[in-house]
Amino acid sequence: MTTTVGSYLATRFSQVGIENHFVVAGDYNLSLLDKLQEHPELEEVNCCNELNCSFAAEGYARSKGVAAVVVTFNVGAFSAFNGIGSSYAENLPVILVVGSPNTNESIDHNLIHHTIGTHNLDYEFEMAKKITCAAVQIKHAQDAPRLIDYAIRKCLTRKKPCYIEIPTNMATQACPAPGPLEGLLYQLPSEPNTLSKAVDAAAKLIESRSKPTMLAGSRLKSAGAEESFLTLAETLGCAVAVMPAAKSLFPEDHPQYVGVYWGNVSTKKADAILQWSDLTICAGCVFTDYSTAGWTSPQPAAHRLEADSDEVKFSGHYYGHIKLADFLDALTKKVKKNDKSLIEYRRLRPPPPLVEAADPSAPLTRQEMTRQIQGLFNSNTTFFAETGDSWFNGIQMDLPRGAKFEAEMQWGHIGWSIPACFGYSVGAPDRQIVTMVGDGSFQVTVQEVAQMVRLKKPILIFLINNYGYTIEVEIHDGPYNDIKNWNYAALIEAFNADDGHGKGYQVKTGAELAEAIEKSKTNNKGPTLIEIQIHRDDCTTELVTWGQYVALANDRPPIS
Ligand SMILES: C/C(NCc1cnc(C)nc1N)=C(/S)[C@H](O)COP(=O)(O)OP(=O)(O)O
Ligand SMILES: [Mg+2]
Repeated sequence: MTTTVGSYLATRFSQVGIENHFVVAGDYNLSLLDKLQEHPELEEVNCCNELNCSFAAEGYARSKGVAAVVVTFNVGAFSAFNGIGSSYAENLPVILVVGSPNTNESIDHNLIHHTIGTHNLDYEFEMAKKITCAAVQIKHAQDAPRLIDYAIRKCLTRKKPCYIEIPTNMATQACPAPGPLEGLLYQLPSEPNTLSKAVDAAAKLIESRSKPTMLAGSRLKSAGAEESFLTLAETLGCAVAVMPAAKSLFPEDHPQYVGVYWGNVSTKKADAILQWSDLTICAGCVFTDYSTAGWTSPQPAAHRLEADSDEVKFSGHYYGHIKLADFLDALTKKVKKNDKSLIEYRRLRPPPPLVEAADPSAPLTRQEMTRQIQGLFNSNTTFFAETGDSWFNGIQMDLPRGAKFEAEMQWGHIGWSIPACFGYSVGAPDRQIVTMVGDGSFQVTVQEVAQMVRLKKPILIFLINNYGYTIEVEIHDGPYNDIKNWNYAALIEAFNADDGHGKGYQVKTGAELAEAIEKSKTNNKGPTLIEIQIHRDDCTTELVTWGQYVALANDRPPIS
């Protein structure tokens, strides 16, 4: 049985759950795009540029679990590398496929277009190896099955991006047909002896401590361990916090939920109870300068048990090759209830903030804006918070059970949210998507709002126009944080052209915002962009605090 290299790839895309692949055409990938088009269960989604294309795929992977982006050599791939870096940093399985020059070019010793103009055509492949978990070049059709399966298998196992380079004269070449999908999906299970030793030692440690707590990290999602974490938490009965990038991975209406642990910008006094605790079971947590607010949320190493995607470590112990869900499930069978930290938290818990509605005719403030947006959330909402004060606004929001929070806190590329929420909506057409993005970020990737118009995606975008890079202002101000103002709402008319249904509103008061939100509820044939104009310095207090500590961390003198 034979097929072609392009059809082999299309079959594997469909088999692993991809229904839409994100593309920007280029002469090196056109015959490959034709082969992908031929597959009855695959539909291409076009993006305005390869940066947005790779972010759209990253967003699709957040809703569908895996994604593919297809671009052309060098001029396409180099832009896409940014979204691939994000996929790596955010633990998302994105398959980057690049159409590359004809295999004869090197043999003929030709200089060709879309290169840096040398005879070496392998530098892109070398670069890709640094930001993916697997990179392959299909130079012979007979190798295609092995290489494609290898790259996709690694991508799905590690939840990291992979790179597949397919020369323009290779996509239509005959190759063996795909074997059973099981061969591609096969993954090594947890090593049983290591698992049982890790669980015994962990259970003993927990037993030896008087006031344990739990902390959910972003890798809970990529490890598929959210349910296991919830079951362990309910068995222990302790206080449970989440890291900022893990918001919504533990239900916020749960009686054990104590808020977002983000150093001295934590919410609901989560930091107090975790500092009070003598052992925190950290699951899927990534501690960085940003996620610890400039290293201001230290817990003594002896107070942390860290369980990650495939390893567990705590003072004096390390166990590898055990899957997070397996570890949490086995630990649940061993631990006894200990709710001391939850009882103590009920003494520390601050009263919920009372946010009064502002005078509807007064100039809009950040607080009135977030009060109105909070009222929109329901169990079907996915809320995207862009890098910027949107992070801090988002972290303060309360999410009903079922609502999801998406942020790109590890990579932190401004502009990510627009293509990412577009890609996410392609993968999850029934979710209500609300995106909060700053003016600086919006200027980076705004073109993808046009694709939301094209595909009639009813995404609601709150564009916070505070006339510059406010995060940077709070970290370290200077003229470089000022940006040119646009008439953002007017862009929608440009994107609509003669067949679009996008809506754009510019609001300056609470009444105008409320009216625009009401109108958005009836616009289900395209995006609604609400440009909110607030004072440049009207930001969260958390941003001011966080900015100072991050600036201190950045400014540490070189260690001599
Ligand atoms: C410039 C930069 N970060 C540096 C940066 C620069 N370039 C890329 C691609 N990513 C980055 N994070 C950041 S956070 C701006 O404050 C974002 O401005 P904006 O979107 O307007 O949000 P705020 O006003 O709330 O800060
Ligand atoms: Mg701004």
